Amino acid sequence: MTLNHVTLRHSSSVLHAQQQRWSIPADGRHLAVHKDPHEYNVRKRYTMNPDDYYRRSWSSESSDSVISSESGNTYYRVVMIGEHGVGKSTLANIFAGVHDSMDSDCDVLGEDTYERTLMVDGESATIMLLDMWENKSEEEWIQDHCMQVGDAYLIVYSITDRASFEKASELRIQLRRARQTEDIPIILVGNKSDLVRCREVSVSEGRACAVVFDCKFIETSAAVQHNVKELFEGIVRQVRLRRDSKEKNERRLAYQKRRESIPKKARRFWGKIAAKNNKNMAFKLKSKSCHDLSVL
Ligand SMILES: Nc1nc2c(ncn2[C@@H]2O[C@H](COP(=O)(O)OP(=O)(O)OP(=O)(O)O)[C@@H](O)[C@H]2O)c(=O)[nH]1
Repeated sequence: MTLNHVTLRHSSSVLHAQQQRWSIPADGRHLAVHKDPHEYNVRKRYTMNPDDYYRRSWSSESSDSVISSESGNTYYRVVMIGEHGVGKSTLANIFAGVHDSMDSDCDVLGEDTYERTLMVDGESATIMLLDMWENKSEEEWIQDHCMQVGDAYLIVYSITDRASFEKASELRIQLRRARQTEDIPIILVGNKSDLVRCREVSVSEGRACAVVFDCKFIETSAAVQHNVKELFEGIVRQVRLRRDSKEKNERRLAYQKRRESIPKKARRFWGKIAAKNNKNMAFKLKSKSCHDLSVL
């Protein structure tokens, strides 16, 4: 499929979304557009006064926030952090279903907070996504809270901005310090992958950084919705891998494998063979698996 233009609605507030036209470089042809929201179950309505939300979300008793409801649905608080302008709000808007292709409803709990229920590996999970990170030093208290309240983190940089990549490393260190004893799922997200001609950070640099900082890695494009669905499903899988029993996770993996397409199965098979033949196997295997958001 050749893509030259994709229309995307974006704004700093979901409620005042406005149309914006994106130009996709001709050599961005390898990027896929995901228009299949079939596994998402979302609602768009106000369920809570934002003040109530902030009280609930930021109180000390709510820090242990992975909650299983009676229906078996689980609730995860995911925090997005990263340098100014890397695309956090745009990713959040896609999550919220602002984009036409994910015509859906979402609970908007405050200007920068969204809630949505996804079906991942046959089980539902509700994500509360927090997009309230501020880089300004006078907003340090927001940064401290963001570092404390997440069950999982998306550290976002732009592949077109090396300074934002360096900032991502700093944030990873800051997060490690703030939550020293915890094994928190983190995905390093290289956004704006559609801007191939402006790339300043290579895929291998992103991957190497994830290996060094012991987190997962994915490149996304909010503009053409490449890998955005995979990102949010991936963060759910990463939390589950840490919180749930081995048996439960093995069942989920079997479920994923049953649904895997033949080309994906073949890629996984050849990946294993290639890694076996490589001398520097341990690093290579880790480096390969940091792309795979369905394993630890
Ligand atoms: N080409 C391209 N542009 C993008 C992409 N994601 C975001 N942008 C653009 O990048 C600019 C910044 O995006 P935002 O979503 O506001 O970035 P942010 O990280 O939320 O920025 P702050 O709110 O200032 O922290 C906007 O003009 C977006 O339209 C992408 O994947 N590709």
